[in-house]
Amino acid sequence: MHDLELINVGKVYDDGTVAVAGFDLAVEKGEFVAFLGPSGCGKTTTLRMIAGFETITSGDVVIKGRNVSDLPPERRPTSMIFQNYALFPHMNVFENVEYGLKVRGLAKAERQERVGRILDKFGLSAIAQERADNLSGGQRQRIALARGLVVEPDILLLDEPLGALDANLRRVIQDELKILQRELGITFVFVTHAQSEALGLSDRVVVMSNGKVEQISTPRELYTRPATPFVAGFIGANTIFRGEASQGGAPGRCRIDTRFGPMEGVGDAGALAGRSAIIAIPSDAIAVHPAGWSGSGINTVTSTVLSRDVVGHIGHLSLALDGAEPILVESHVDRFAGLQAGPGDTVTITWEPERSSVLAA
Ligand SMILES: Nc1ncnc2c1ncn2[C@@H]1O[C@H](COP(=O)(O)OP(=O)(O)OP(=O)(O)O)[C@@H](O)[C@H]1O
Repeated sequence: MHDLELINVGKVYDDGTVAVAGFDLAVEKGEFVAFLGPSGCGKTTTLRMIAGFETITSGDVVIKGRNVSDLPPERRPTSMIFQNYALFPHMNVFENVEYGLKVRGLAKAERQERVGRILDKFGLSAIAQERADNLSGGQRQRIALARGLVVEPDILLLDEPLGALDANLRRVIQDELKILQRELGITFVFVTHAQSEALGLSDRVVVMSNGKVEQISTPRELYTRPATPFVAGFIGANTIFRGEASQGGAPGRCRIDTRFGPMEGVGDAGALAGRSAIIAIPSDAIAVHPAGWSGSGINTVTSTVLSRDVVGHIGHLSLALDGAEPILVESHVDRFAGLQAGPGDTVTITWEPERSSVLAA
């Protein structure tokens, strides 16, 4: 049985805005899943529907095999951590953490025992009597987590929980979150528009755009096998060429005719042939050869170096193509160590067909 299932879930707000449509997802117990997408794509609405803060207009939310679509938030085995933490400023830390237990009607002795235990765990016991509005961002974040976890939810829902923290603290708390999640073994569903956070923290990522699921995959697969043009443009740094797909590539590959010549990548030629398509090539799959390079074959494009620089251990190469967007190649600096080319020089790029994907455009 899955911990969480969303079955064809949709949300149309009263003003007619279609915020989410046809959302299907099944989450295993103990999985860390991130919803990732640009602002307004429906991430928060979906999370709020799982929590019960927003009604759903179609489909079902099922938790541990039970349909909870019509239950209020306090009767669902979920807790939600809000973006701004939503702590009660006039209450002290203890009272803030105790709140969810009160709402659920637990007796005082049990409340005190549970709150005491979780404050200890989060290193908050010494400030239990302080008012929440006197505390730092990191402390407030920990209180919000303690408050969410004290009710012992099956699923913790986190809405951009690190958005208000500075970069260093963010990294520290990211690590803490991951360790905590492993230790507790509970399911985390996390909303973020920060790619590095989603890809670094989660077991699987749900990429959304315009209220729809584009792809549900492991972080690695999003990089190596984007399933849609949106994902190819949104995740990582893919170079994209447009053209028309055709039969004629090797088995399991799809050929695409572009204005820079024929190319081949992984794709279903039978389904795509004759249609507009793109080929997406992850930046680190591209090899750059100097002028005079004598190799040839499929997936070979000649271009001119626009610029070349190094940031830390990552080398960046920007290449101009006739009448097309520049290509950006990013890779470990060692990979370009032997390349003598500088701005204005001609280079040839190549890539293995297996490392690129042909997708319907
Ligand atoms: N209460 C509401 N009434 C009407 N439309 C709403 C309401 N809340 C959100 N929306 C709209 O629903 C769509 C999805 O919004 P949602 O907040 O879920 O997106 P999001 O991906 O979480 O964005 P962000 O990252 O900016 O929070 C947007 O078009 C938004 O304007």
